[in-house]
Amino acid sequence: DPQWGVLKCPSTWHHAFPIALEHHQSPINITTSHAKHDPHLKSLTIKYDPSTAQRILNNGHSFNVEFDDSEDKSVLSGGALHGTYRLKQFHFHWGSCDGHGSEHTVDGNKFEGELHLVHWNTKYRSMGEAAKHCDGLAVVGVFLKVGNATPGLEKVVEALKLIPNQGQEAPFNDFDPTGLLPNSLDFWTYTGSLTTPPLLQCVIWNVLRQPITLSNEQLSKFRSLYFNVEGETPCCMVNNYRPPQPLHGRHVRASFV
Ligand SMILES: NS(=O)(=O)c1ccc(C(=O)NCC(F)(F)F)cc1
Ligand SMILES: [Zn+2]
Repeated sequence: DPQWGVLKCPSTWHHAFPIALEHHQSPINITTSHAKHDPHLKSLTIKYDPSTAQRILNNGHSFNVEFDDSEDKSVLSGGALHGTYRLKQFHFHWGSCDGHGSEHTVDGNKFEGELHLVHWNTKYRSMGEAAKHCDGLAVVGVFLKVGNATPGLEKVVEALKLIPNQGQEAPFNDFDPTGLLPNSLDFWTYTGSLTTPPLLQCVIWNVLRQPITLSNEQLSKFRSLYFNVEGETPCCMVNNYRPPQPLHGRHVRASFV
């Protein structure tokens, strides 16, 4: 496929971002037999306030639903986390067709996509500041499988028609991301990085074991977005995922037996 800038090619990122070759990179393949249950892990505590939802934006590599993070209203705690993490945005990664699209894999298995709910540690002043520290961000990853539609996603999917091209945004209010979570909050946790440049090693990952399901219609609306700005040669926004990176001796812990 056309070389849509270096950003489209994860295998070239190390030229501009040497951290891509360091030892705490994400995503990873989760080998379930190696993920040890840690009885000391708490449950994840997730409290989202729908009034903090602000806007939806096509940023040219995914679309972000962004939140007002000026107060402790939509917050994550528990799991392997110390302190409180504020929801800043969520976004997705997905494939051009079924069978691939997720960033993390489980025993080598890929899912159709992956939701990332991005939170930052309130011991730091802001997301940008938090991204400079190894405990700065906490991302909850949720696998997407094709199947029945997730009703809680409908409002997001409908808003995509307003932001087909890079740089387009629309107001997005009164939305509860809890509707995007599976029934079980069982998770795997490990220390890693942002999966897109600048690839900062600042993320405590919490990957949920149970996927949510999207209908073919919902997935096809994701795949109807474009990487390019309006007027440029159209390039469908698909396969916006980084493949798994070497574990380099890191241990993945499971919250469940
Ligand atoms: N795909 S991911 O790992 O959830 C992911 C989450 C957040 C960011 C992000 O905010 N980059 C901007 C920053 F923080 F200033 F560097 C990038 C990737
Ligand atoms: Zn992501």
